[in-house]
Amino acid sequence: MEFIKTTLDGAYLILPEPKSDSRGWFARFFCKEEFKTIGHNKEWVQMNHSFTSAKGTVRGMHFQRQPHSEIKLVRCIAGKIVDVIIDLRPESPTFKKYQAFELSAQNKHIIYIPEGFAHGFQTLEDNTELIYLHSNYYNPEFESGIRHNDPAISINWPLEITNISERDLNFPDFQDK
Ligand SMILES: Cc1cn([C@H]2C[C@H](O)[C@@H](COP(=O)(O)OP(=O)(O)O[C@H]3O[C@@H](C)C(=O)[C@@H](O)[C@H]3O)O2)c(=O)[nH]c1=O
Repeated sequence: MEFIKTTLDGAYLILPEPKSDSRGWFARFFCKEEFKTIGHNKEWVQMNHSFTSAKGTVRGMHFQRQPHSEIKLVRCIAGKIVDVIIDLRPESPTFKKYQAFELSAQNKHIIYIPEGFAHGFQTLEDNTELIYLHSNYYNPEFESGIRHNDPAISINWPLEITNISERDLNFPDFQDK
């Protein structure tokens, strides 16, 4: 696997190295030993899978507050998305900056999202599926989010938004706290 630094310290774009033969291909999604090279030493405790039917849908921007913050490893396994991460670490030089990545079933790219980041995505194709590994359990009482159009972040979404949850639409304005 190739680990590529992003503009946000501690977040990585990971390129798997699929081995192809006449049947198809085989690729790693996670390897404890290889991930030591980026300092990852936490256990994954939950694996999630989501399906989004329509192109243009936005989910996000989500994070869990302390003490339930989590690392996420995200891969698109059907369709295509633009994946967005926001650095929410006040002490970071890239606080409130975001970076976007195209993830697709075809390119097999993986995003490693450290604690202290918000995460979301927009589907670029119908019938898109994502898989996630999480270093912490889902804890709805500690769930929080940044609105997709918060002026403090100004995310440039590539498509018109065709679907978004009520919860995601109604996150309050971001305040430095
Ligand atoms: C995230 C999650 C949701 N749920 C439930 C709550 C709700 O009834 C239903 C759908 O939840 P949501 O609306 O939060 O689903 P969704 O908007 O897809 O949430 C996901 O968004 C992306 C951007 C992420 O980064 C993920 O970590 C997760 O927050 O599933 C669980 O039971 N376990 C979980 O881990």
